[in-house]
Amino acid sequence: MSDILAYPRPVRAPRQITLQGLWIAVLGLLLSIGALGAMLAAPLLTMHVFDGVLQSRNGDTLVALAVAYALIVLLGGALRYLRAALVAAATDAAGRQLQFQALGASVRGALAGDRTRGLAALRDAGEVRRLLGGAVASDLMDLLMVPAAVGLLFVLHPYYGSLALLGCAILTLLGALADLTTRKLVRAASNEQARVTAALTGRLRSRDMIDGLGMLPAILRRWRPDAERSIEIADAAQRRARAIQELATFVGLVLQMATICVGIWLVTYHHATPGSILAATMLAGMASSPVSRVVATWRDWAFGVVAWQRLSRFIADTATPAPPPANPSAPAGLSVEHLTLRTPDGLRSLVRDLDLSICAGQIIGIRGPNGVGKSTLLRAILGLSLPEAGVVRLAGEATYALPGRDGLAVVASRVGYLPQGAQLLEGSVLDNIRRFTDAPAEQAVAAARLVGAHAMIGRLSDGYGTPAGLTSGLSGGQKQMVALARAFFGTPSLLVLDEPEAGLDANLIRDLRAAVAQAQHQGTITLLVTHDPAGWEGIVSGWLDLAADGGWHFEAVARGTNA
Ligand SMILES: Nc1ncnc2c1ncn2[C@@H]1O[C@H](COP(=O)(O)OP(=O)(O)OP(=O)(O)O)[C@@H](O)[C@H]1O
Repeated sequence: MSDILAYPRPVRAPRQITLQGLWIAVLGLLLSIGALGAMLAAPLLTMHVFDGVLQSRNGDTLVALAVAYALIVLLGGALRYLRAALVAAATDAAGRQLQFQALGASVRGALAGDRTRGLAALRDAGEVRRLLGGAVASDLMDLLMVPAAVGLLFVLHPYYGSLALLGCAILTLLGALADLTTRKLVRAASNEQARVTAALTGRLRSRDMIDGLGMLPAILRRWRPDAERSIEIADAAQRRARAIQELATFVGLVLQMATICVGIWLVTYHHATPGSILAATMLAGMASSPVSRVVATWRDWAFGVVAWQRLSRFIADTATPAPPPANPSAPAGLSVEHLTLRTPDGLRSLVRDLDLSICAGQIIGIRGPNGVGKSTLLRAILGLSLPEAGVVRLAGEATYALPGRDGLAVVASRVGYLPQGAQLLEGSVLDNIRRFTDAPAEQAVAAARLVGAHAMIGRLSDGYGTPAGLTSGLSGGQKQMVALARAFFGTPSLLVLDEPEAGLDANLIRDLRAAVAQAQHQGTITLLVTHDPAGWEGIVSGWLDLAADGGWHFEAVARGTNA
């Protein structure tokens, strides 16, 4: 029982620092230091040319210094290029991984009944990828330049150093001010944008219904004030960020002018050489520009960070829960142990403490009034949603662990599922039946024959190559038949059918019942929800009745099923 009590407990998505990531960081740092050295050498050489060569008027020295200057600048450029390539490769890989994680989380979120947050997560992943793909990592590495340039300025003269230090401190304060004054606004704007877009996407999903009932103008009218509010908040954050950005540019200019003035004063009183003015101006620019760049792109950073935090939360919320350990002594069939379910929003209790043990080859019919929790029970049995308590095992293994183990191939070979409303995906009829695998077409045809869909598919414009999915021209009943063939594909050991007769004519319902009976002979366990129990009499091995108060009653009909 202890594993049942401990289950389910969501685990957080692991955050690992890989050896490869560490190598990339070290290499990026070394390249940055190399480029930094080359860039810092340039002002010093300039100073040397100005002070030494102009006074001595030695042409050979000038040529040698010019060549050295060119080499240093080339070396700095090459190192920066290499660093940019390395950073781009690393951030591209990280961005792709993040996109895949977001996609996985979106699918898990959708399975748990939350599609809109999944769509927002995909957009957030795009935002973070855009940020990573920009100059963010390079800008961060360029911050190394600040202490190095300020240090050199102190070597030239403490006045130069102090001035640069003051300038950088003011720029950093401006960055902090930007963060303080707009952080809340940026967070609110980003969250509001995500919410408004998700709400509209959710409402626009049922295209036919919206068009059919002429609801589009009303939906857009409702959406508009929310959208305008979110744009207003984003604009306010933008205005503040821009003002601070302008101020940062101004501080950078003042720093350069002040450096020249201090230089002239130092030269006048023989504390420094004229060349030092040039070198100091260049170094002051090098010290302040990385800080200015970070302040200038701060708004992108802030939006990216909010998107990243929201995405991390979503990934953690939808992380695959730690499965309970396999139970080798559990019966070979399907066992439902102390299963308690709630509605997806967690507000209402549905089935309570359900215990069932179903052997291979048994067919269990599930009955109950609308909204009692039949579909929710099927989804929990398949491991698609988390129960409040309890566990469902197929051959000793928690069904919740199935999708996470070997990818979907494991589930595809063991489970057949017909959800309510068919839910075909964009792709051909053949692709849908064979679940987008490369399985031989004959297997898909066999499944279609079994459920009586083969003749109907043959009459379609392009047979098995006919497009299915939302935009297809298949009728509701045709979609249901393709979805049934998909459920029966590959002789699953567990077949879960949610109102399989929906939309089928009398002949097809007869074929369906024959298919279920045939699967029974192959040892398949079938669970089916039906509102027409009379039609399944003589086929089912037992009935599970669900009551509105969470109670349940199991009645074996044939070949004794233990409850
Ligand atoms: N996304 C959701 N958020 C909140 N409650 C939900 C959600 N989806 C379903 N429910 C509630 O969960 C309960 C069980 O739904 P479920 O679809 O399992 O019922 P059902 O017995 O299959 O109904 P029907 O026979 O009408 O198909 C219902 O009362 C429904 O209102």
